[in-house]
Amino acid sequence: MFGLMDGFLKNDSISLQKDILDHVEFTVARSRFNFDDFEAYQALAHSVRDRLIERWHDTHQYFKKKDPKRIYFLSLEFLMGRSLTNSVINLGIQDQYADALTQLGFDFEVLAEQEGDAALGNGGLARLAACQMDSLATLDYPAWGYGLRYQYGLFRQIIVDGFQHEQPDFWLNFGNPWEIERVHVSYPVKFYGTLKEEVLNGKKCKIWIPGESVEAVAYDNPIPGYGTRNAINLRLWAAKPSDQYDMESYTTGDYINAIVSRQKAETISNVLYPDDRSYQGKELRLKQQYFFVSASLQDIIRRFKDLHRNFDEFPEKVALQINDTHPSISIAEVMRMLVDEEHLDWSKAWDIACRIFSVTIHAVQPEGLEKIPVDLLGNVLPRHLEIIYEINHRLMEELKKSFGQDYDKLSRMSIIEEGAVKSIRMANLSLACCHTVNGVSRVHLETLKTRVFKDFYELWPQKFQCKTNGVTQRRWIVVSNPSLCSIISKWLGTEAWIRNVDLIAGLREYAKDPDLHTEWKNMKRVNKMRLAEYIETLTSVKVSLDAMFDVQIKRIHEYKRQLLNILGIIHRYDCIKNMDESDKRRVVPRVCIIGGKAAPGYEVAKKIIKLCHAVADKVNNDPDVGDLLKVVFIPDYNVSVAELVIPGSDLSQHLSTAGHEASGTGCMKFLMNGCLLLATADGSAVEIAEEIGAENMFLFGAKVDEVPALREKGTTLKGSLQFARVVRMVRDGYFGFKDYFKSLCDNVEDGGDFYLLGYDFASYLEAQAAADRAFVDQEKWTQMSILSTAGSGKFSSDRTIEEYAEQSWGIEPCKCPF
Ligand SMILES: CCc1ccc([C@H](C)CC(=O)N[C@@H]2O[C@H](CO)[C@@H](O)[C@H](O)[C@H]2O)cc1
Repeated sequence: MFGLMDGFLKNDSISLQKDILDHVEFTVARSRFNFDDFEAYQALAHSVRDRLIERWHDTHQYFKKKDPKRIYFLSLEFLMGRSLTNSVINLGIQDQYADALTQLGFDFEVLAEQEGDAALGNGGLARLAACQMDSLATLDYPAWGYGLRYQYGLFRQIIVDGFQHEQPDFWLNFGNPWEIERVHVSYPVKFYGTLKEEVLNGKKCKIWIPGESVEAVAYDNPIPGYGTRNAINLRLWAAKPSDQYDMESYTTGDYINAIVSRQKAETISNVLYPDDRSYQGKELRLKQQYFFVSASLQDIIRRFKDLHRNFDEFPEKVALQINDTHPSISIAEVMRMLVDEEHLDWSKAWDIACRIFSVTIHAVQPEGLEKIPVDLLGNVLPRHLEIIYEINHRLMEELKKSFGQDYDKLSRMSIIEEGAVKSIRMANLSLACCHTVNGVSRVHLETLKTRVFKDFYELWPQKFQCKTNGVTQRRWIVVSNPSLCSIISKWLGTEAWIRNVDLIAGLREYAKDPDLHTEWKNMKRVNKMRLAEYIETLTSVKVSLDAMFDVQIKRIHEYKRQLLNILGIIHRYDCIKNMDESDKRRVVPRVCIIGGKAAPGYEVAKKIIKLCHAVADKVNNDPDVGDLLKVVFIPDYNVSVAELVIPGSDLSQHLSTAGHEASGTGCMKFLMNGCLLLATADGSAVEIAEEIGAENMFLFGAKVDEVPALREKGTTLKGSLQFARVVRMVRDGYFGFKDYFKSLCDNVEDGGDFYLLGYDFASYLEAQAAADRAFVDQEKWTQMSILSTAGSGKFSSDRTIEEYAEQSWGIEPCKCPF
């Protein structure tokens, strides 16, 4: 019965029909007798939004009444994707809506396709934040997400002649029904300016006279939990010109300038940085980080002060989670607010900061850690630089007590990095303050302890915790794979697994059951058909459903080794070309699907995308090969494309050089959908093998602890003959663009091969051959597929969030009763 009577809004089909038509007329402002699919979608979305708002209000009224300790999740990126289907499923009224639309002559699925993705993030870190918001809501935790409302999300990837081109993603073009503009929730955010000292009631204190002020306006995005009344809030800030400026210029009649400077203010939250590699220490990036941090902290402290006077209680009521070091300027901002504005003394303020902050690191390589040039920080945020110097001074004093004059260690642990460009190490600032430092997989945490943050681990081992990533089964099974969802509920005899995914292990006892096998294979075939249609529409390549759908979809990076996949495809193609008809009859047909965006300035990654297209053109048009091998690059990979591709995949590839993928979360989504994994023993793949049994996946390649030594060997490391042959084919222009691909070949030969493609090639081909052998035995394969789903419970973001809540944040669920 849950969902029928929401609050005041009724959820029976008739009421829904009425509400939708009312929104057509009064929100979309189209006649209720003549509106198209997009307008129907907008009206539908607004009717769902009404029900989200109702729950949002009840939840926040209840939080206000109970005043529980809250968790504030600060992230510069949230990759939300589409909201419609997920919202109606979490509200528990999907069937009612499907019926209401049918009555109105529309198909829910068709309207759902009208929605664009909210792509306010780059990749893993950003999508993880979105999955975690869904779990925080579903588990009834009193949580808030804070981020930036970019006008332009992650660029759209357009492929022209095999080359990636970026197009701006103006996703707000037709408005956004899933957000509520809170014009009254706005805060001034200051930049630049100077500092002066003043004596206030006998105490010397610093006054920051800012040079510029921008207004931060809140946009609220209700996040509904599944199977609960709770709906929490994702508050995204947009920059608006603050009006204090204009008066000045108006008097001088210099109107245009006024408008231009007003425009400038808005640029802060305009565009998402599309590069998930290193940090270029850009001024706008720093201003984005401080802008959302300052607005969020003003909002958090305002909410605390509504009910509390004494900041001693602050750590009892507030936990602050920073998603990687991107929001770590918040540490200096909390110190500035507590010392300069609340007039707490330094050590009190620092004690509070150390009790409220925790950080999760998502990078593995030290060079991936963020550093901000001192000059830049000193110019944009002069008071914060001063505060960070003070924090570092006190840290160095403390370290000297433990390590005496060990200057190497002191300089490694210093927040200030001397050198050509004097910089602030935001990771060291985070480690000095945060009570918990999380790794995102067990292997990753080991690397942080033994390599990246070795000195800090030896000093504060208790701070280092593992929170292996997870993904939400609501979006990655219930929303994206409804036929699998009903099979699981049928065989488990309950839907309770959707809120308590450990129950999914109950499928294990049926792993050999022929009836389940039949249903399972049929489910996979239905999803493969949908994917095949999508591929044909997009690329006009016809693919056979009997082939193995072999998928690698993720951001394009050298360390993720899409190039290894492509060289493996060239090897497979070359083998088929040299086969006689009888041999060809034993080939397991493959459709190799690759998808992912390359950071705009990442030339090597862009060359890999082009090579993939060049190989596809050759292979897909070679009559000798026919349906035995097809290569498809899926353009503009995003959350919605993932929801279509993952359920239709047989095999997924996770090829990172061991020690380079902090965790990986795509692999978890494939696992939940019964897609077998071919992977290196890196990141979360190691824990997946423990959960499902290594015999149910295809592991290959050098291990994490072998890689450093192998790299030492460098030049002596010879790739296999097959490896040399396929690289030779590319180098000789077999796929054209000889000169353009030369550097790709140079990178993996002559002792370069930093990512060990040559070394791992032989075992990679063996793993691929093992996958072929397994696929031929469809009952064996289906059993492995069922055991994959059955063993995926650990990799739910519900488990991850429960660990954060208990081991790091110290928060309790606060379930809205009515
Ligand atoms: C622009 C700078 C920048 C740099 C790094 C990043 C992210 C940290 C990169 C990222 O998404 N890392 C991935 O995080 C996932 C979630 O924890 C992990 O599963 C992946 O292994 C990790 O690569 C974003 C933006």
